[in-house]
Amino acid sequence: MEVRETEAKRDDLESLKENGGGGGGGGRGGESCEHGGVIAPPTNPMVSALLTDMYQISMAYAYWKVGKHQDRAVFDLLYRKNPFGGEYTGFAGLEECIRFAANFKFTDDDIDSSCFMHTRRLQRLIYLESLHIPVSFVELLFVASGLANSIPGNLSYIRVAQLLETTFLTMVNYASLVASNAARHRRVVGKDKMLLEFGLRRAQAGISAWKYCYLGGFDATSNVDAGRRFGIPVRGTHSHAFVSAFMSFDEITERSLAHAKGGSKCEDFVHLTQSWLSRMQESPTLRKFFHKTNYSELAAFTSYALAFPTAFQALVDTYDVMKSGILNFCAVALALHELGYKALGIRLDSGDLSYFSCEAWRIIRDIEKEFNVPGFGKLVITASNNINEETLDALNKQGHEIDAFGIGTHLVTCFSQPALGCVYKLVEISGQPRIKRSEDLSKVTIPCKKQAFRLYGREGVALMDLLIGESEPDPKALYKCYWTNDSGRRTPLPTLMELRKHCLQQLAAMRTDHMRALNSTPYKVSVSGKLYDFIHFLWLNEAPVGELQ
Ligand SMILES: Nc1ncnc2c1ncn2[C@@H]1O[C@H](COP(=O)(O)OP(=O)(O)OP(=O)(O)O)[C@@H](O)[C@H]1O
Ligand SMILES: O=P(O)(O)OC[C@H]1O[C@H](OP(=O)(O)OP(=O)(O)O)[C@H](O)[C@@H]1O
Ligand SMILES: O=C(O)c1cccnc1
Ligand SMILES: [Mg+2]
Repeated sequence: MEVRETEAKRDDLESLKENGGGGGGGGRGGESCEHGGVIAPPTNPMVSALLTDMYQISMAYAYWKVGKHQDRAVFDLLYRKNPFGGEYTGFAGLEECIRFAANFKFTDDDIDSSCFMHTRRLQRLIYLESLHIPVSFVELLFVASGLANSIPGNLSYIRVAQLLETTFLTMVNYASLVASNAARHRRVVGKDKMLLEFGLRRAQAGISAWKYCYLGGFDATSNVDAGRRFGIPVRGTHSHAFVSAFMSFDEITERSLAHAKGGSKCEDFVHLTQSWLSRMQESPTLRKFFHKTNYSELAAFTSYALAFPTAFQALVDTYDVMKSGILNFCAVALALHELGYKALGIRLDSGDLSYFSCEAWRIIRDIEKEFNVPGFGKLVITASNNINEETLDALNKQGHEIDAFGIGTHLVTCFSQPALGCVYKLVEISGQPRIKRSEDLSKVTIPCKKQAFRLYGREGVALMDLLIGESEPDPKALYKCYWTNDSGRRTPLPTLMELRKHCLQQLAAMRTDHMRALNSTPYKVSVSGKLYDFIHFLWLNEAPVGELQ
């Protein structure tokens, strides 16, 4: 019996995923990066060539000044420590980097608006003076970067590759951090629960959180623009304001509701909900719960049901969850049921979420039996209120009846670790390997252009990642090359849905001890023997003091 009930709830959850709540509906499927062979600019219009640290421009100038600006450079973009005390990171942000690189140029406007002057000549002089850079160099940046799409290899010249560092890092660091955060929440909650991203009101970050939370395993967002822009399903309930806005039944002037299957019409749905509340109050099993339900709350729920009879959800904690919210919700849900509709569920936004979800579920089941309304109990219980990974874990341990979690603050602000430390390091120039020495071994760079591979065991579990030199023979590739400026190679980028599937598959293939939240086993990343010997050789070569004999 328990199993069947759970399955019934699962079915209903699926229908919530498909149909949405009061504000449901998916988007138009996301914007494509490439149109007719032309790669679109970054999604965020604030991303321009000037969105960088000044020292990049200073270095690019210095390379040019000494005639080194056309040296071919290879940089590694890497992080040294996984976030949130874990042993994995979801890499995200590549598409934005490709959009940026493919369209990289200093526009007239970039240069003009840098100095707020009226004539361009004067602007440039003032701008350059403030940066200690001569006019001729900015002319060069301006012209050469403008040709980035037409001069093969331009981006790999050190002066341009250097200019990309900060912008690449800003586009990868937060994206990867928030995708990893989402993946961690997904992992704790399990794959059957629905996760709703509610973070728009709390986010410091521009427009990227929603995309990467979805990629990391969330099912939907409350942000309507994310639905339009990326095709992420949009879901929502209503807020406390809607409940507080009603004071009495008199405020409801339009009271009729058609029967779900057509035909007869209920002329006074308000009266119908009131009469169901009275019937509940008189029932021997439910009488014990009744003390003083709040009528203005019932007026609010009734109004919401009149607006959304096929997708009625109610926030039940404005006054008192047990004494009012759940009972009022059930009265409206029973009235809807009488007219052939099926209510969607409730949202809990305060108090002990484990206790209230179990109690709510118990009352709902009692009602199903008491009034002989089979299927009435197939309701979705959504919980929100400052939820994070630890809360999800605690709730799992305590037991609960929650089907969907709305998570905002802790998800999008990455509350438990606000930044990921991705860096961008030179590893090769003009075909020569470069190494950055450090007393801190984790900060030593691995020289040369490399390839990375993920090695799987027989059971399909990831064993380790392997780095080898570019010219060493391939095992099976972990990452694909999607875009190069010089060869014009353009593999179509996966869609957000494909990326999300890939992300979840990769996480599922990890050994559980790498994934656990506390004291996880480090996941190994190795280099080939040849690359190791080479690092060692360079390390000694670049050492200021030779080995003791
Ligand atoms: N069973 C539970 N186990 C662990 N944490 C829980 C449980 N239920 C709720 N929480 C968390 O405990 C915190 C309770 O929040 P808080 O102390 O602000 O109380 P509140 O119920 O929100 O109060 P208010 O009625 O003022 O909104 C939230 O972060 C919530 O996610
Ligand atoms: O708690 P989060 O994980 O950030 O999820 C988003 C929160 O936003 C809403 O609250 P609202 O802004 O209305 O404020 P309140 O519930 O704290 O009063 C909603 O009720 C959630 O509690
Ligand atoms: O739709 C909701 O319930 C919602 C949306 C944003 C923030 N909190 C709740
Ligand atoms: Mg809240």
